Amino acid sequence: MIKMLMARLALSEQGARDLLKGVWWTTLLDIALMLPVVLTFLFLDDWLGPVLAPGSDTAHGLAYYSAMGLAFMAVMYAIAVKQYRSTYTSVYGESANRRIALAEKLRKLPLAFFGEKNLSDLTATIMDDCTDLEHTFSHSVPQLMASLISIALITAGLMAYDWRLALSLAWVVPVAFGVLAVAKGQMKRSNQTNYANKRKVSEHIQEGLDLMQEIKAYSMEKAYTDELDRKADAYEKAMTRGELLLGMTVNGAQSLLKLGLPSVISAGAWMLATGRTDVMTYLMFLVIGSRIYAPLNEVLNNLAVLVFLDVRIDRMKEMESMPALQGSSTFKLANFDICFDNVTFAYEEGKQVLRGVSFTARQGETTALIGPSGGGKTTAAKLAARFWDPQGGRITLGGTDIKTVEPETLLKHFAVVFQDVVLFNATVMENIRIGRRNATDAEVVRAARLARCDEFVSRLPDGYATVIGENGETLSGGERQRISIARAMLKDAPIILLDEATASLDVENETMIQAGLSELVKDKTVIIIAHRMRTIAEADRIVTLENGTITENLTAVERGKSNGYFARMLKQQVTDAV
Ligand SMILES: Nc1ncnc2c1ncn2[C@@H]1O[C@H](COP(=O)(O)OP(=O)(O)OP(=O)(O)O)[C@@H](O)[C@H]1O
Repeated sequence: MIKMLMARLALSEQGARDLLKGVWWTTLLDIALMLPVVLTFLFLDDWLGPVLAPGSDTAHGLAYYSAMGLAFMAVMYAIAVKQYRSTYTSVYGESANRRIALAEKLRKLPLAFFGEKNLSDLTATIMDDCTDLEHTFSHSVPQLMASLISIALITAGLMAYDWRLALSLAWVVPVAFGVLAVAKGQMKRSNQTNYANKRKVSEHIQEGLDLMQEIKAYSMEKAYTDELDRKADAYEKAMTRGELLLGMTVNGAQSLLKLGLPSVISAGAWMLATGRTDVMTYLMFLVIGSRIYAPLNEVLNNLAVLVFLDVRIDRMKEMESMPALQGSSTFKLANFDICFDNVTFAYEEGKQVLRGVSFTARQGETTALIGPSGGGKTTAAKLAARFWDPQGGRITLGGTDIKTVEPETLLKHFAVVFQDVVLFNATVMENIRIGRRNATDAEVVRAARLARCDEFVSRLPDGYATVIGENGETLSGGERQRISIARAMLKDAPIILLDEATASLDVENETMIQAGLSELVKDKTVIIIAHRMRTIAEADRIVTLENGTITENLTAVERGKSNGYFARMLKQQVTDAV
């Protein structure tokens, strides 16, 4: 049972156990809620006795029934408290663990996952799906299971008492569930359509917020809002259709359940009239019939979340089953040479980005990756840091295949500056300290000076304590890049990847920063990607990547003999300078 629940509802073992515990207490509560009915029945039995059988007397007075009523209330209260604790507390615990597990999983997924996945869908899975599952597992699932169990138990008890009246009361349950089963497929499809439409609207809004500058600059406001209207309309229509279907199904099933009472009234009246039952049994069935389906009716009001449960669980399972990048967190390195051995890689099937790439970036040397735009330079640098795994060949670090190294452990050896700098909405100091969490303020300031941040930071209102806005929006491109370089300098890792790290800087600043970088790169493995001759002038090795293949691999001595891309680049820049 536990295993079945774990597989079916994507629960942990503890979660499945807690759910069962919740179901048990909810069943008990459903049965306990019948206690007032039992009390009413006992009272009627006792007090109607003298009316039905003249000469007999009532057994107990009002005080007795009041005391019994209070005792029943105390029992119901105690069970309700226990049920609340067992269901809600454990569900929220499971939900917290689920979110943490998802976050852990995300940390270990290859970047390819984030490229393929729609980010707003991902956010929805983590936030909305978790919240909805939390709600469904705390309210609807235990209540549904408990209602079915308590109805089955009570019906079994009634059957033993009088099977004919019990049947006349219980036949409505399978019929109501038949209606639900018929409509379930349709509702699921309608739910999926609704979700897809909702996602289109939220993506469009998100895109609008991201591209507000472009929308205004190219006067696209009308086109943008027209498209948003169209998507919102489609969502509204699908939603209305879905609500109609849901309403018809829920009301249909609830009306069928309501037929249980008239059914038992008529069957009981006939049996009473024909002497097949007595008044007290008839009364008991009437009183129970008025209460028995109340919990199930409650569950039907939440039918939509139950129908959509499968879809949410499938999405959760899809994320949980994504193959994470594995590897050992302890490994021995002979040195920090990075060696590409016949590496092939494609982001999408059939679109080869790297084809049989082989070169070595040695420790103590600066290796420049050059080549035309789209040639695969950034891809190669990211593969070296195991942002993705290559499909063919292998990449080694100090003789160890990086596929066998846990990505986070591997990245501890890398300091990376990419073209697309990402900054946090925090102070300059905090943004630089990301390079090394335990760095002192003095160490941060030293790195900032080497990266030429000092000059613009001194102009900020609070210096290093100035908050720089979302992704550093209050800074220029060059200033953002300098913060990113300062981070790398602070990290002081044995391998440095610089992807167009100084592209947004003017000549003067680039020259100064390069002086700082040359201090940083001593004895390290440096891979530098640049389009400007000046940036790679000091490189020990030039590797040219054109259309995913290596067309040149030149040492400092050999570069003069180039008659390929490097020679053309050199010539072009000389011409430009003139
Ligand atoms: N995340 C991605 N998903 C799919 N394709 C990608 C992705 N990143 C890059 N590409 C494609 O891979 C190819 C190589 O890109 P890459 O960024 O490695 O080239 P590059 O040589 O660094 O270019 P540039 O000099 O313009 O930065 C390009 O055709 C690019 O469109």
